[in-house]
Amino acid sequence: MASKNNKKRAEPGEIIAVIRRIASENGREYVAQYALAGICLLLTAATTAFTAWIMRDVIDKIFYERRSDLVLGISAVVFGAFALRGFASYGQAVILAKIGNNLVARYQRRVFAHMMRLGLDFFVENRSARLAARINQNVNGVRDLLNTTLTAVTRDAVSLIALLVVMVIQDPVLSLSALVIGPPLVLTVNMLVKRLRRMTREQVDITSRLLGSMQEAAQGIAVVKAFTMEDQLSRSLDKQITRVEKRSNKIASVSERLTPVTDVLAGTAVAGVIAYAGLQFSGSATPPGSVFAFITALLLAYDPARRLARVQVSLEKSLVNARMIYEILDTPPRQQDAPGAPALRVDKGEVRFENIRFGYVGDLPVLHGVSFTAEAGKTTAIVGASGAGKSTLIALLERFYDLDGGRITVDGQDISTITKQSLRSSIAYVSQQPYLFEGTIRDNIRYGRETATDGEIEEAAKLANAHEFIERQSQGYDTEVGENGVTLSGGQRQRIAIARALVRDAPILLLDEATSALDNESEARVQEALDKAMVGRTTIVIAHRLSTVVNADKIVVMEEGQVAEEGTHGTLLADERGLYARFHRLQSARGLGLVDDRKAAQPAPEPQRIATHG
Ligand SMILES: Nc1ncnc2c1ncn2[C@@H]1O[C@H](COP(=O)(O)OP(=O)(O)OP(=O)(O)O)[C@@H](O)[C@H]1O
Repeated sequence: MASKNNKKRAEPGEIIAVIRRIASENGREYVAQYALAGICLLLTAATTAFTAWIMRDVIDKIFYERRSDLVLGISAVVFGAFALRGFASYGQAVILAKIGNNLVARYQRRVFAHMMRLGLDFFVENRSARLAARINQNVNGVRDLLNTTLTAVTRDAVSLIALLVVMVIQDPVLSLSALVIGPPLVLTVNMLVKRLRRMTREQVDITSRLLGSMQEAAQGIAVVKAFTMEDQLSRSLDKQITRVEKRSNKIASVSERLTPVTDVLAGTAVAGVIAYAGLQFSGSATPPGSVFAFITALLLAYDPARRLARVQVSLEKSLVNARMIYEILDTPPRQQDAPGAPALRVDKGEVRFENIRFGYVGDLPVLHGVSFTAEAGKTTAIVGASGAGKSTLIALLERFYDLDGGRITVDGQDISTITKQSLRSSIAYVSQQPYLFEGTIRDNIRYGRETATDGEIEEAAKLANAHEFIERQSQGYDTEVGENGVTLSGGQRQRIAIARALVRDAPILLLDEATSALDNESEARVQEALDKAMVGRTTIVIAHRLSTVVNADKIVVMEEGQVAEEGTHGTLLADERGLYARFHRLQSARGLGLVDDRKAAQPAPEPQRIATHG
């Protein structure tokens, strides 16, 4: 999220601007419902004022003039007013809740859909667990902003005005004296709102951080336990929890300061009015009905006035929330398709990297002019030290980031000029740590291609050597996988990911080979599955296994963001002083897969660069 915006203070009138934006984006659909809620709120206001109004007749007619003939009528009217108020309040509450829930759902959908369009850099900047907590906290603010405004304006403001009218009609002098509490009230509210604005933003930030940390601790529970990090994490969470608690207490104490202020001011007004009216009434013969009606109106006015005084406080909180939601919605998606961009047409599936320059952050280049060709239908293995830029190349081919220089082509078409959708549909990707989503094994394979039939899913699973173990699961293909597949072994997860890639049936296959220790049998099965997946596809594989490299049609050796050597296993090995030959010697000595260990490779003399352009 744009952190520079986080510190920005709300401009006066910004509440109105944000409400207007929310209303203009969503208002139309809700016009009829809001109108109905408005009518209910007006009825509530009118019946409230009427209850005060009728007090005059209650006192004057029933008690003073002793008109017993009117008792029944007046009682019935009072009953009717209360009943109407009850139903109107019920109606507005239900309608507003429905609109509110729908609004929350809409914003959740919108934010999620927008997030799915944002570039990977957004997710690098924003930790996922914290982001989820932040969205959930803030989305309610959008709802409250609209509903609070509507309730405040239609119910409380109208009630207050109606009651003020009753008061002025009953006794203009008393009304004026009661209104002197207005200015100090407004001053206090303004002072509190300024303090609350800053505190609310901090509150959302630290609460999101806390919820995010809790979620991350739960996700990484195996590591937490293995490294006995429990106490350490508990201590760090303890600090965050204390901060949130203190901040919440501070917010409560500041926002609740309004209550004693309003009560003292209201007490002054009511006591003053009673004293003044009492003194006046004791020496006069006029019936006390209007004074009673006035006092009733004054007492009834207290609630809406108190709520209205608080409204700015709650609007301020909601405004902070709404602004944080709009910060996400206003983050422009990266790697947008050019207007009218055509779809990729894959013929043979040749991939060319031409003089690629790229860095994740400003002046820290990661790739310095990488060029090579992954020939159609063949396997190209990329090897090299850790951090050499291998995974970055794959991310760039998927167009997760924009290049700083050079171009990548598929069958001669620059991938920055075609639609991302068509590019990514032509690629199947198996990452080093395959991610399994909530749902069944079948669902997880079907993510490869939504339209895949059950038969095709089983076929892909068989090719991926996954069918047998899937059948052995309690519910076969319909077994729910635990969070990120915790119920499956590493090798099983990988084979499901390979089945997912196979079912995609894409002409280009990108593999980031797993380095995690799989047992021999499991590794052999994964390898066999991969070998089958590679047949007839342009495969680019970040290779860690010797067998993959040896059998590859081409090997690209990366070093510090450049292509150091290029060739086949045979030609590269022939150059004994070369980087690849050195890697290979180390490997053979260790009897392991291809080792990405630069330190181990360093003592050997500088390798001869064979080729840097494909
Ligand atoms: N999201 C990122 N933001 C900033 N820098 C990054 C990011 N991802 C990778 N890098 C940096 O880019 C360089 C190349 O990383 P890359 O992951 O491509 O290396 P690799 O050759 O695939 O390494 P490994 O074999 O260890 O996976 C590294 O120096 C790394 O620190």
